[in-house]
Amino acid sequence: MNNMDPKSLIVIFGATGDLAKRKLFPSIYRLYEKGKLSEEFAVVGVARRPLSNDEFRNYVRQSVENALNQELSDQRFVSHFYYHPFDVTDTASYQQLKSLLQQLDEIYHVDGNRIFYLAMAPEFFGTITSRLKSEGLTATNGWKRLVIEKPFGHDLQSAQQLNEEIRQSFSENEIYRIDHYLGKEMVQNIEVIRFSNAIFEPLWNNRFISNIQITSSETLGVEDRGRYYDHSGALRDMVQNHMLQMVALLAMEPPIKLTTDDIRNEKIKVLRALRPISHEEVDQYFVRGQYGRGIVNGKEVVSYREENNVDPNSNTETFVAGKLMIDNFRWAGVPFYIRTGKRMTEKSTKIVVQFKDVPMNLYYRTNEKIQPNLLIIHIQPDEGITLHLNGKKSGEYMKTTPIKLDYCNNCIDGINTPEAYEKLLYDCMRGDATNFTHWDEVAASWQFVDPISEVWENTKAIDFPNYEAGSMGPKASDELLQKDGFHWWPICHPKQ
Ligand SMILES: NC(=O)C1=CN([C@@H]2O[C@H](COP(=O)(O)OP(=O)(O)OC[C@H]3O[C@@H](n4cnc5c(N)ncnc54)[C@H](OP(=O)(O)O)[C@@H]3O)[C@@H](O)[C@H]2O)C=CC1
Ligand SMILES: O=C1O[C@H](COP(=O)(O)O)[C@@H](O)[C@H](O)[C@H]1O
Repeated sequence: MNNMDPKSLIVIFGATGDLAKRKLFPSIYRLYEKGKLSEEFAVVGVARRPLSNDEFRNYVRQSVENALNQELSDQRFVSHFYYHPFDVTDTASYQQLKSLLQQLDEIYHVDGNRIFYLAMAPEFFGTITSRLKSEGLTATNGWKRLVIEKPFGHDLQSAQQLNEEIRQSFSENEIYRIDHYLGKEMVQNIEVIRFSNAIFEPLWNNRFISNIQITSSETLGVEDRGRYYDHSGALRDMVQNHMLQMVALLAMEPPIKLTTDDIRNEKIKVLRALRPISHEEVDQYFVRGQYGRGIVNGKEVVSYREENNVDPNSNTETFVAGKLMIDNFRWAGVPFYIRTGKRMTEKSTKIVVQFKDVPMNLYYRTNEKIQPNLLIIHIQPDEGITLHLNGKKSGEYMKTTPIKLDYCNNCIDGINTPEAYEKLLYDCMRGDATNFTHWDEVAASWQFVDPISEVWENTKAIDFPNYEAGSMGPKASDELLQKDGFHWWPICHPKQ
């Protein structure tokens, strides 16, 4: 299936929206600029507002220039873009789209290959896919693929319903469910760090690891997404997808081969091995928070309940911390702590693997406190790995000092580190679904988070807002680890 010179038509539904502007057009441009796309491709934008092809091309040019902060000198790129305005609920317009695709197929010699990218609100996903089939747009001589954005459902039941709808028109191996964290360079590096280093793989289990911590903190609030977010919250927005995907990559067994199916099968096993949390246990394993007013990056910001399109009495969580247990041989007894939230101290995603102490540390005899070994995987904004070790303090007898081995990925690759969407779009064009989520992963993730959201929806959080904007979340998040004898390792970069 893999093809290093992909050619296809890409139909973007929601082409005038935020995602297309900030992520999709710049990513397509980066691929083109790097020569990963030949001239054999065309992009058709769909949205309601009336634009001519020329207006749309200008819009695409501006979007790319703003996002990449560079001027587009080569006009050939935008000439590949076409616009077809219509309301996706209007059946008749699909026929016109179909004839446009047939014409472009001839012009660009794309052999009937088609990607349908749904960059629109999820309530349209089912309608669009069923129209694509009923109006004959999926009946093509080449391959057809559906790229579908999050959220994939609101809970297991709605996700199942959505899945059944889209499966009427596309088979599982034609569906590319986006989780943009899977396109991040250092998230993809997790497997390489684990499976290509003899010094880590033998230690990667409950005999040597005491706990694993994953933090994904944001400084932004809900911006203009209050309407969506107030019905979602951090658990559905970040935990069900990105956080659980990182847990799966950290915990999975080595795949037999690096094929899509082998990797996905191992991830699914982890998600199925997550210890289910009953309604009664939610408070024991999970903590929720909502930001109040505070200071972020030196500026005063409003509380969540004062944001646009947010209920002034909202019960929605903007922060989640949790303790996950994986009930299998490798991980029995090792807590995986996760936390994510908006309006926190710093924008950062980091994984800290804390190793157990050596069985008898001779240096405990001194009064010096010895640090555990930590492996830190810096996902963003800095990309790299830090290994915390202990060494001898120079000139001192029997004294230790912490030392760090630091590798900075984006110091070396610099601005050439590809953006997540760029990689994922390219993967989709080449037919590589490894870094997209399979339905079984989506289902297992919802099954895990559903009991938690059920409890939170039905019990008013009387202490909300319970963390100040600009902080690291509510006190209960620290207590979650303290009761196990651990603490959150700081997330600021060691260079700071
Ligand atoms: N923005 C982001 O950073 C992220 C977005 N997502 C997901 O991506 C999807 C798109 O998000 P985003 O770009 O922010 O959304 P926007 O609201 O910015 O854009 C929605 C797009 O849909 C079009 N549209 C709306 N209704 C219709 C209709 N009936 N017929 C045809 N077109 C229509 C709008 O154009 P017009 O008004 O002209 O019709 C617009 O182009 C969502 O599922 C979101 O959850 C996921 C992760 C991040
Ligand atoms: O999917 C989402 O992710 C972003 C955070 O992504 P990142 O790449 O900036 O870490 C989050 O802001 C958003 O609420 C959520 O929908």
